[in-house]
Amino acid sequence: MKRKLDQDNIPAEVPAAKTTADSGNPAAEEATFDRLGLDSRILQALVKEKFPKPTLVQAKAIPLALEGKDILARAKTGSGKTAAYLLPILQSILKKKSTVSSVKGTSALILVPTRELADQVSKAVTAFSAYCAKDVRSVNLTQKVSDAVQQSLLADSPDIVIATPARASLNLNNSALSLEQLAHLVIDEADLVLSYGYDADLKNISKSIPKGVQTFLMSATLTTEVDDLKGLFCRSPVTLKLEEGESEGDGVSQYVVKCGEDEKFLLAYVIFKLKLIKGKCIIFVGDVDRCYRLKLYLEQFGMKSCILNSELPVNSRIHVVEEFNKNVYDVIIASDEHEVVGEEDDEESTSKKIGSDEQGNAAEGEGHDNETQPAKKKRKAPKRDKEYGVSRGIDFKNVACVLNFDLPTSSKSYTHRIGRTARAGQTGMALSFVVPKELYRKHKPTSIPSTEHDETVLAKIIKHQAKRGKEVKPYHFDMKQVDAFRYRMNDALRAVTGLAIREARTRELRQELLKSEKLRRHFEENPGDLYHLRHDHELRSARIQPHLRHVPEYLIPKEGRKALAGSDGDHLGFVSMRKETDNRIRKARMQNKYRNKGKRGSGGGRKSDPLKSFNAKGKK
Ligand SMILES: Nc1ncnc2c1ncn2[C@@H]1O[C@H](COP(=O)(O)OP(=O)(O)OP(=O)(O)O)[C@@H](O)[C@H]1O
Repeated sequence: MKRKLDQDNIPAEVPAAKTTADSGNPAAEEATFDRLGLDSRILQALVKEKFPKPTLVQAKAIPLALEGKDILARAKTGSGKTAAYLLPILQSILKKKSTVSSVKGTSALILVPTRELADQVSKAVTAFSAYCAKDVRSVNLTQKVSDAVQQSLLADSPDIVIATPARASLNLNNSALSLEQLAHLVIDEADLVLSYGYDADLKNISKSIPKGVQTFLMSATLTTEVDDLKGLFCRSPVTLKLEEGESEGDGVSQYVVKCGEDEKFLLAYVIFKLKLIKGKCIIFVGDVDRCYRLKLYLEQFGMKSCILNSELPVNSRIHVVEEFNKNVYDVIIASDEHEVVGEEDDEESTSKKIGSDEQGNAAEGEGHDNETQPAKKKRKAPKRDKEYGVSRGIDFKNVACVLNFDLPTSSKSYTHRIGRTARAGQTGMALSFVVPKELYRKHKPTSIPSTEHDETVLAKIIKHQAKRGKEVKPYHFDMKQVDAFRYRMNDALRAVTGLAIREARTRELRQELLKSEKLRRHFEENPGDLYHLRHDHELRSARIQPHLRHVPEYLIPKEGRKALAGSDGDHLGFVSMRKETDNRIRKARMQNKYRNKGKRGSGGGRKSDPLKSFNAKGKK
């Protein structure tokens, strides 16, 4: 279908300059929430949330939304699109309630592709309506409660309903959800929602939307999917196309490293063990097994990480994100299982789900497939949640680096993944491992369902980033320096057998299921016990090799940071391997240690090197 997301769709009364062309308008940039004419209770909540002024997309969208216009907004990831639609909706609900005495009925339906996102939007509604909670009631239909409980919540006519299209459609079909009073419809992550297989649900919902409902389509990329949704739900929306360079905090530095499959593990070891990344990091891998392989591998070196994948119970997933945002964990390994085939701004973009054969059953009986299809024969394969997704829309806070350990298979997925860093005006870095064509066939993990090799995908990524004025730069590790760590990598990888991965996966799933809602409630009441809820414990299914936990002195490249991180390492989020002061202290310690023994420097150090004195039985 031909894409048509341009100014020709803008209603006559809104001058074109107000949409795409005036994104740099200083007046808009100087906007304050006060000037937007929002209710004082909302303003109070914004102060509490420490939102000093509207972001660009908020400054643009809120006034138009308050005029009742349909909005199609494309703005970069992390630019504040949630408040851009929530604030005018809350304003409208409060206004209605102040004029009509007993308003009953659902005013706003917010559709999101994943449960994680539904939880996040639900929390945002609670935060923004903190000072008018009695006037604004909302329900998140993706929460794990029985159908009867859900129906009773809906029977109370909440003002705002947040759901995946599947949950909304199901509740419409069984008449639990009524949209008769609907005034606002939001499709968040509009560029992704179809890729989750919600086509039929969205068509079903569209039949129940009353005429004149205000629609918001919020998106980070422009695709034919957005166009399809526009055709289905909008009258003549105002299109806000806020380009990367025009929005504030234009800050992801993007780098690629060409390396073989084994070298990915080698570089990951060097980067994390030598603490070359300053701050929190999200590592994306292609599938669930890869999550465990990498976690077990890092564990070999005593490095902790958490896992996110579609097999884990939704509460555990949400909890991991919450704890990560509270800086409890530094590294998350996330499998990106809902990759979307097709590229940004690509007319041939299709909305297929990669690996969908493995994801036929939604976990926990809540996905739409389970509800509409007869129960299939029990399979041994673990159940996965169709409504899982962490590379899209999730507001991970203060992420310094996104590491694409496995490159995504489309430029669209790439945009969403790197959007987990540099959010809300911050800066961050994205580093992607790219396996060159000649090495790809040899090393490609069979579990990664990619039809294209990394370099083809990279070419598309570079092209699409260039369209936004962004450069994806090559990053050169000095492989000679890194090579010294290769035998340790091999040692560690040998211990991470297929069996160890399977065991770890089963055990993790069992443990996370145990930590489900009841336990979580308990821990909320007893925060002291929270330690037991940690998600970054060691899996310990691989053979333990104590010597790998320490990095012997002689392995540290002499040239320090420059050798590995390059001269501009600091601004990338890379830090020096040893601080200057550390070096001085260590040198002094070494000198003291060997002063009386007639030994000095690294020669003497070898004696205490745990690797050299390693006993096959391990430490007693
Ligand atoms: N006006 C503001 N001032 C300060 N922080 C803000 C403001 N608006 C939003 N934020 C913060 O910015 C972060 C990103 O916001 P949000 O999740 O709405 O972005 P988004 O554009 O929807 O991203 P994505 O496309 O990835 O879904 C959140 O942590 C949010 O609290």
